[in-house]
Amino acid sequence: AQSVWGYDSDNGPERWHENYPLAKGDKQSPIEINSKDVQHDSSLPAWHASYDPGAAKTILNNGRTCRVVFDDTFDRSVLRGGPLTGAYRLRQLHLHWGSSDDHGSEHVIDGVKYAAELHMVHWNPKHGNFAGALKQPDGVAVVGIFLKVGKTPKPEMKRILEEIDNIKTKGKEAPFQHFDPSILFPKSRDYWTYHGSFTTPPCEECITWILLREPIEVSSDQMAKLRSLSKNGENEPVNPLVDNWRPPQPVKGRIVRASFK
Ligand SMILES: O=C1NC(=O)[C@@H](c2ccccc2)S1
Ligand SMILES: [Zn+2]
Repeated sequence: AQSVWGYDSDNGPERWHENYPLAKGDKQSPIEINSKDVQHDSSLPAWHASYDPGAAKTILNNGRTCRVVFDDTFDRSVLRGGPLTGAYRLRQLHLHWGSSDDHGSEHVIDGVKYAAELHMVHWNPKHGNFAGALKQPDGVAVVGIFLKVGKTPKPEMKRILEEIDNIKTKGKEAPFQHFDPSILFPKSRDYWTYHGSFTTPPCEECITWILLREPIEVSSDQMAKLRSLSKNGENEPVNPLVDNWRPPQPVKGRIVRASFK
């Protein structure tokens, strides 16, 4: 049997379709966004996040990413507006990053690969639960924020990166409370939106993507911190958790809309 999916040569994105046929679908993510092909939609409303800091629960290393988990048992932290109908519940946030500062994001913007991409995953409670939402085209909404290495790192990222030392190896989890992830948003609310999929197996095509145009800044040291996470458990050899990104997939005629000119 093929090993569990991952990002290595024997179980990486080029082979996911062997166990997850949706990976070869027509609405896969991420994609490359070229500004010349984007349609400005002046009717696109602003999006709004109203998050309860008390909903934050834990931070964990699942061997594939660093993830912060929130209480999504009721409409406690929600995302509304933009291309969405109704309130979507914040379930978790996580990141994708590279082995060096010049790549790591999943979406690529006018040929630019950012050092990392942060995903805030929300689901539509009209579908009962997250598993049910995965089966619906309007089931999930992900806000993507690009991380760029620069000289004035955003202090709000520190909280997540300070916890890294407590979750170095796969399976490690630590309490992560009193955290409002909206502090991570950049100043501008400008965004691109399109319909796509999970960027990991099972690659369900249930995601309304809301990608923020303005990246947030992190330091090279902070990126090195993220790269100090291990894919393996504490009694196994260190296997640096890096390059956990899926490359851009075929756009297949999809329209990417921009909320800005
Ligand atoms: O945007 C995405 N990034 C990921 O890693 C995928 C995912 C996987 C599991 C849970 C939530 C989202 S979908
Ligand atoms: Zn993701």
